[in-house]
Amino acid sequence: MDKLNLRLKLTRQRAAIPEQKRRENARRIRETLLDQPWVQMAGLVACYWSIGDEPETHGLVFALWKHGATVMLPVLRDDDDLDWAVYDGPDTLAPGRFGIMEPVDTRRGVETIRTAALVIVPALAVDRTSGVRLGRGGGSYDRALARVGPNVPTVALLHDDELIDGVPSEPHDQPVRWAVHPGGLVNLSTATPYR
Ligand SMILES: Nc1nc2c(c(=O)[nH]1)N(C=O)[C@@H](CNc1ccc(C(=O)N[C@@H](CCC(=O)O)C(=O)O)cc1)CN2
Ligand SMILES: Nc1ncnc2c1ncn2[C@@H]1O[C@H](COP(=O)(O)OP(=O)(O)OP(=O)(O)O)[C@@H](O)[C@H]1O
Repeated sequence: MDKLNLRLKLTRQRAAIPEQKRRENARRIRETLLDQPWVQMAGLVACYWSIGDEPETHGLVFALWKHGATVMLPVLRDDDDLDWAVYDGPDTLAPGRFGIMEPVDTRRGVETIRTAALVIVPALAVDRTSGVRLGRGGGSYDRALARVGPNVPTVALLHDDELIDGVPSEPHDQPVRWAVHPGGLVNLSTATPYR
């Protein structure tokens, strides 16, 4: 299936998830991540502020911040590249492009993602073998992830049935090293199959 049709299918699948299941998914994903020593030890975390049907990250961002991590969130630039600004509590966000909440803090520049110890990204789906992720199609995260060093964990958050086979891959696609779904954490750099 091509990227466009796959996006359509996954978007519909997401829209059908009942509210209670969404809340449960967010809780499981948050707890799975917060249980990992490499998450607990990350001083600077790049995350995202979820919108719509995405796995919800508001509780995760708040928990990371409460535990003392510095959490950066993306600020979408006019050229669709991602700038970064620091989250400093629920009252420090304001709507940006597409109405996504962004920190009102100073923009730190597109290169700031290089300094993150942990990078958490949105995805519609991830290929269970290659780690290739399907995004919204703006190429924003392809650009951002290309700046992340080889030893930094990059993690995509997914609902059930979004770790799939056959995500179409193009040369610019940046694979992620981990996926977290309601069933747990999957290491994609060792290509451990999830069952
Ligand atoms: N939560 C979140 N933040 C993110 C992203 C994301 O995918 N999710 N991005 C990932 O790159 C960047 C923003 N890029 C985006 C590009 C398009 C749309 C989008 O859905 N546009 C719809 C209208 C919005 C809606 O769903 O209501 C549209 O164009 O029709 C959203 C974000 C940075 N921040
Ligand atoms: N490094 C880059 N610089 C400029 N444009 C890029 C870069 N990488 C990818 N793009 C462009 O972004 C567009 C979208 O790519 P693609 O469909 O793979 O998005 P995606 O990975 O699903 O989305 P996203 O990265 O925003 O989550 C493509 O047209 C591609 O040419």
